Amino acid sequence: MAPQIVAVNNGGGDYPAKLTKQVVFCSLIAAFGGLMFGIVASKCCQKFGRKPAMQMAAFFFLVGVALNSFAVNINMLIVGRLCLGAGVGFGNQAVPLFISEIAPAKYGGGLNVCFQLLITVGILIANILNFFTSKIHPYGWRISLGGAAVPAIFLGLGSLLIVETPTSLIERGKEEQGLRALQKIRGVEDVHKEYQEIQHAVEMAKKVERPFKNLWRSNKPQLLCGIVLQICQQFTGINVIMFYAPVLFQTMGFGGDASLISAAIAGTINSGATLVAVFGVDKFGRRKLLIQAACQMLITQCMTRAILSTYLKSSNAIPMPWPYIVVVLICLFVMGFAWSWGPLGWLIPSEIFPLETRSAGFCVAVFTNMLCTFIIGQFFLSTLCYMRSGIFFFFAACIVIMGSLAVLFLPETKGVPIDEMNEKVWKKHYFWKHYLPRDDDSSHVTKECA
Ligand SMILES: OC[C@H]1O[C@](O)(CO)[C@@H](O)[C@@H]1O
Repeated sequence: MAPQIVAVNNGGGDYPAKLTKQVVFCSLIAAFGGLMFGIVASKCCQKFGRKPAMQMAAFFFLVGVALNSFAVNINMLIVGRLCLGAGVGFGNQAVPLFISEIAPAKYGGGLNVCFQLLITVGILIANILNFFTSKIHPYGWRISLGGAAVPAIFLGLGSLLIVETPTSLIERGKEEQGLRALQKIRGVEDVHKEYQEIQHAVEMAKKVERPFKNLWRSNKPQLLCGIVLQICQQFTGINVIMFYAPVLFQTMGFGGDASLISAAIAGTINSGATLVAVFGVDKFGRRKLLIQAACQMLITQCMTRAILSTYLKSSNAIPMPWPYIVVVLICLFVMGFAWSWGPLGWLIPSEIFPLETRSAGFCVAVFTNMLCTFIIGQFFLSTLCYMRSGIFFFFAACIVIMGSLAVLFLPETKGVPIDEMNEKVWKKHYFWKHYLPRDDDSSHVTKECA
């Protein structure tokens, strides 16, 4: 995730002006790469395991970093961004799955949120790095882009140290290793009950011939919730803030440095508030956080729009103290996102699917996320020219819709073991239970098993 920010923030800095548009395009190429490689990553996760998928992510990141930081022409930047996107595709697929499969149910939510926490830390470090490298001419941007090698090396080395998930080992016929891995991660010898549950889930999964096809047939509720959550996460407008915060702050009259500092403050709040989710998600539950944050984000979006539209009409800069108030509002917006839709957009899709469609279902969710990131990044600037500050109303309307959807349709999954979701959550939900196949309907399994 972080590299997207690196390139965009450098867009107006060291590159010649005529390249700026191409640089923004380059940054979106990463989202496109993530989109394309997400499907390959899903297959890799299933066939070879979560660990090799992480190693692939690290490999693609390093190739992308090398191409980008030593780029001598735009084509190297484009191919480099594509590789970074592939890394994002593999990482986004493997890491949340890995975490949800090794985490005990009690702490599953909090541990999973660490994924988003590290994304936000990455963004923050990238913003701070940009602040300093923007002063190093003429190759500061090369250092910025090269900085992405550090997390890639951590990911690569880290993936050599971890154990493969018991689920993935058992799924690939390595029962003995799966048992040992489970004993190792739980730290006890007696893991019989959990081992049997995983084995049962794997047996059920093996009966399913085509997981992608089965998604719609057997897991409509989970699929719809997974997709809609990702659309909602991106249509909060978070990446407008993440990608363009320095530009927005400059428009309000802050100088270049002040704008980057304000963006770094928003980034710090992003990471800090994600910590609230790490501890809060298994305590308050998913729904409460999502609904509370929707209200907070709605109010801050509307107030930002009101201030911008009042003052930007009459002059090019906003009089004091309004720019500071806008910074505070944006920080409150980011805060709301960071303890709710940001992390839960990943957590919920990683825990709601049964094993047989988990990797495929999560793949569709990741695909949707990257697609929406791409769409928003691609169209934001032209939409901004057309709608001006009205763009904040557009996102406010999206937040009203997503808040309502969460109230009406999203079941609570707090504390439910990942392999018991179907029985305990979906089959009991007032609305979704009508959209699950009946227990006697075996059309979704292979002929020989049916
Ligand atoms: O923290 C903000 C970041 O989080 C994401 O939504 C991913 O979960 C990114 O698209 C965004 O840049």
